[in-house]
Amino acid sequence: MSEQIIIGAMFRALGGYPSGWRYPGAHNNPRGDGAVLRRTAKLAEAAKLDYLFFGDWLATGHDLEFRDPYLVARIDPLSAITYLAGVTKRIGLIATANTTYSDPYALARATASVDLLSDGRAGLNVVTGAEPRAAGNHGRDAHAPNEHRYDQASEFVQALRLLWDSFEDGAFVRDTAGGQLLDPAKLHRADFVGEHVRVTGPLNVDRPVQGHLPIVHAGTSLRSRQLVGELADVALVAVRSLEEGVALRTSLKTQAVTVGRNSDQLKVVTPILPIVAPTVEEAWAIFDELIALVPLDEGGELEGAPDFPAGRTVRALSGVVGVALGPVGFDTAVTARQVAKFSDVGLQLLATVTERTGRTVGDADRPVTLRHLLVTHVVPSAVVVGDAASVADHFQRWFEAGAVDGFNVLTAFMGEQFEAFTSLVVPELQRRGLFRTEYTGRTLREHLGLERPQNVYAAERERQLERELRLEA
Ligand SMILES: Cc1cc2nc3c(=O)[nH]c(=O)nc-3n(C[C@H](O)[C@H](O)[C@H](O)COP(=O)(O)O)c2cc1C
Repeated sequence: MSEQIIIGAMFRALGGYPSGWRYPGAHNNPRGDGAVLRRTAKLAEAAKLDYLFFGDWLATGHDLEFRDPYLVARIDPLSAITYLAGVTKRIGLIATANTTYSDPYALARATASVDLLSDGRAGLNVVTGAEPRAAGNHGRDAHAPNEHRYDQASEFVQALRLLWDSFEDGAFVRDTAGGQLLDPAKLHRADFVGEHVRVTGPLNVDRPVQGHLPIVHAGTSLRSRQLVGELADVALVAVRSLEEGVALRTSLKTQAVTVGRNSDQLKVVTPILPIVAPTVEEAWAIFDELIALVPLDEGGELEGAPDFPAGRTVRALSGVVGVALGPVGFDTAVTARQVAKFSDVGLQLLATVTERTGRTVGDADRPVTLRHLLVTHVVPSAVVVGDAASVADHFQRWFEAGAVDGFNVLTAFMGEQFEAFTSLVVPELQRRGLFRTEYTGRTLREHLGLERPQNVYAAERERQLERELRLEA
């Protein structure tokens, strides 16, 4: 296990909680994302976070407003990290690219360039895509099936690494007197020919500072997990419980070992959405407000919109908890009699509401209402609500149990909640000796405890030399 927790900030300008953009004073105008990006990057670097992380989604639509409003309009992730390479000095910068719809040569160029521009702080999260509309946006007839997408992703990452190795370290001899710039023996074509990916190379960008950018992979299927074991440096996984996290992290690391990798060179991180304030009660109040702002089907004109998600009704909730609840309003308190007949899913929902809000059935001051249950059901975020100590407890418990090597921290809304996380939770983790107080490394690989890979061609030449020496001996 890494000796300290990895902490990255998953940047979502309009907030990581679907109603975050509605919270009083929250950032809610995509036109101003640049300013929020700059401010967040400076705060994140001052807090000594490992990296800023930018997801990607290759389509938009009104339907996203209700589920993932931050996806409706956002700055392209590669543009964001290229820009931040000039605005920051130490923090890592990870962009997401979709291998189903990208070109390996173009992506190798762009990512090697950011790594050189940032002195080795770039990372690449590869996804295969969950958005069928991306196909139309890229001139395809349909979104490829899972198997095809992952076969392509595996070839894509192999081609990327060969392209990044085009120039060996030291390929540029820069002999000004003799007039030789380059040692041609240290410039290599990739000549990669796969079923889905073909590229000749060489790449016309020098080798990245990190050799290869750290490859992150976020996915959910079995093929996704195979890709992690085979090729990823960091796995970004969503799990529902600490126990599930321990099992998955163990399985992914075991998978890496079976393909001959050092399991310590595979890090596992999971998203978390802290809602934090100086006191637990203040954090509860923030979360109460966010819950109240999640649009449910209350019969207004908004709820009648064609893109309004189905299933945000009392009737739908009745189906989830297994008890007829209506027809009543969403702010009706749940009764003990109803709970006695709840399904397992209903009981799990209730336990989650109580854990996050301190509300209990029968408590007149802080009752559990149908709204709390339904919002918890329709918003599947890994929310943790509390003060610095209780949120840090969660980080520490998951880390020390071996469920994760770290977290991708989402922020409910920008920028107050990000400031709260960096000013309250980070110092508490530092006080506990669980997180760095200074950057000791210069590159993203060094922050994450990942070795710098040898150039594949230089390694092959060394092996060839050893074979020849053995023959001579
Ligand atoms: C925590 C997490 C974050 C993800 N972020 C993205 C993203 O930014 N863009 C994307 O296209 N897919 C993202 N994905 C991956 C999609 O969910 C994945 O492509 C989808 O599940 C389909 O892949 P699968 O066939 O492996 O399930 C993410 C997955 C997880 C678990």
